[in-house]
Amino acid sequence: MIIAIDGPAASGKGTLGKRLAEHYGFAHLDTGLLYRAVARVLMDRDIPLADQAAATEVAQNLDVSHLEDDSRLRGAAMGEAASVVSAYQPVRDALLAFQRQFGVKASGAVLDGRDIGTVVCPDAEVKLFITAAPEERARRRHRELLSRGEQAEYETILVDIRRRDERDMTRSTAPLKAAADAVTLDTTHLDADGAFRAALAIVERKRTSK
Ligand SMILES: Nc1ncnc2c1ncn2[C@@H]1O[C@H](COP(=O)(O)OP(=O)(O)OP(=O)(O)O)[C@@H](O)[C@H]1O
Ligand SMILES: Nc1ccn([C@@H]2O[C@H](COP(=O)(O)O)[C@@H](O)[C@H]2O)c(=O)n1
Repeated sequence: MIIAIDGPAASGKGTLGKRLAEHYGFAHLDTGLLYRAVARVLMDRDIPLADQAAATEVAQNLDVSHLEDDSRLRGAAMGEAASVVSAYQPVRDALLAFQRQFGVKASGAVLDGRDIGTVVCPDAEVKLFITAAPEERARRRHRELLSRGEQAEYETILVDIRRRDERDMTRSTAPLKAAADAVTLDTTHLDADGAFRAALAIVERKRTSK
């Protein structure tokens, strides 16, 4: 079974994806890390993010083996940079096969991102679109950054989140949107446990109705 999770920045996709994967014993792929890794290689090499040819070459040769362990990928600046390179169609093309194979290889998999239900795994058995009010998402990210000892201002995070969502939703290739057959879960008033319980109920309903 494949569970596809999409949604805007800091909505809790990754947290849910990880918990659902643990619950079912499935593999989990946070696909945002792929785009973050492409951006990081460009930045490490002082290559402008606007250089689409270089971004494509990096994506085609990306080492995907240690993405989960790389804390440098998690910062706000890398999220913003990832959003720039992810708008390039050839970059997306280069990363597509790996994501699809991940879903197929495992006996069960959870993938989270922006286009999982629409492009990467259009036949996924379960599709969730996780959302929350931008102010709540900014509060969550603010708390997260402070707990990691990073400098962070709530207002700046809110502006960044809104800009990133806008770019992700309006790009011409694989824009962020709910698949027609996705179930939308608004977690604005749910804590992480409540969101997990609600998501689990949706997955179970889908599983048993098949
Ligand atoms: N329902 C919730 N209530 C409160 N905090 C939450 C909830 N879900 C997740 N969080 C926290 O919010 C932060 C963002 O969550 P997470 O990283 O899972 O979001 P995301 O959608 O994967 O983000 P991104 O798209 O930027 O990768 C984390 O610190 C996480 O612990
Ligand atoms: N399937 C995906 C996943 C991510 N992106 C882009 O990467 C940025 C960073 O993603 P995070 O989930 O780690 O925050 C995101 O803003 C998107 O631009 C994507 O396009 N498709």
